[in-house]
Amino acid sequence: MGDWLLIDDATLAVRRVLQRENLFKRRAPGNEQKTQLIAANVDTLFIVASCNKDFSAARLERYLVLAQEVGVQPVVILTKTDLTNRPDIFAAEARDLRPGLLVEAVNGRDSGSVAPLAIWCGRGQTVALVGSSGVGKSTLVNSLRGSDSIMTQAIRKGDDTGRHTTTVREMHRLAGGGWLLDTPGMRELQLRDAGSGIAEIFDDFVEVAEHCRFSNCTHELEPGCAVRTAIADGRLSSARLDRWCRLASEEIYNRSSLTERRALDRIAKRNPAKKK
Ligand SMILES: Nc1nc2c(ncn2[C@@H]2O[C@H](COP(=O)(O)OP(=O)(O)OP(=O)(O)O)[C@@H](O)[C@H]2O)c(=O)[nH]1
Ligand SMILES: [Zn+2]
Repeated sequence: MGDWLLIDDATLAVRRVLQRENLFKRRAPGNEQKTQLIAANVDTLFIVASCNKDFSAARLERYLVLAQEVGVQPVVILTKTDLTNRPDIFAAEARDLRPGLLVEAVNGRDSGSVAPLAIWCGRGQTVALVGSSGVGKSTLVNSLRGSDSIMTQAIRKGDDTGRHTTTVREMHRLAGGGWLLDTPGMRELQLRDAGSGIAEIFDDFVEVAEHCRFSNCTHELEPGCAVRTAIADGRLSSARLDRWCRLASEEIYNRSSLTERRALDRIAKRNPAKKK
């Protein structure tokens, strides 16, 4: 979904599929080897989160890694500003994740409030939405389209894992000429082959870690660990160190073969207290 086609004016035949600018893909469910293509040619990724207890900086950061990996401009959209007195606190926490990160706080149900998002939805622009269930993605789509054509919540039905998810897969044309892509596949995206995205999003850690005495330093107990020194000095945050280590070890796990994974699982079972 999302490919651009060159079409013959007269016959409407497809002449050519234009080269893809970028591509979201994931491991096909239940199949180790197969890759499933989700969306192509996305210009902007709306990372949607809500201003309530579901807000999680760690989750936002995962989506930032994904955007970096795919090469798409991320914009964090914080919804449900009407349910809090302090949307600025949520916005500040999101902005802290990355210098220059674009963050917009909106009441998704109010088309006036979401109007500023139209600048990313102009002619020929494709925006994809990601974010956990219930944060207000369908509501945003409706408000941006200026209609109520997608029923929020009413269209949910149990899938075979027993979880409730939106099951329509859609691409919405906007009045300004842009496209909004809201697909269940995008919503469940797992990070895959995300090594370079992680290194970019945590470039401050990568830089400091180069000064650790040991090149394979785990930044836990080793002497001469520059990362721990930077945390003690207040230059780096220990919460982000935890998140970096977790993403990095997930990446190693995802890349490993089935046999290697079984060995890693056995180690994890033996050391349940150790998160990494
Ligand atoms: N008060 C308030 N409620 C909102 C806002 N945005 C969404 N909601 C409500 O939150 C609930 C979930 O919204 P949805 O748009 O269905 O969420 P979703 O992200 O599409 O959820 P999934 O389809 O499960 O992925 C609905 O009851 C919406 O009316 C908002 O900005 N303010
Ligand atoms: Zn170290």
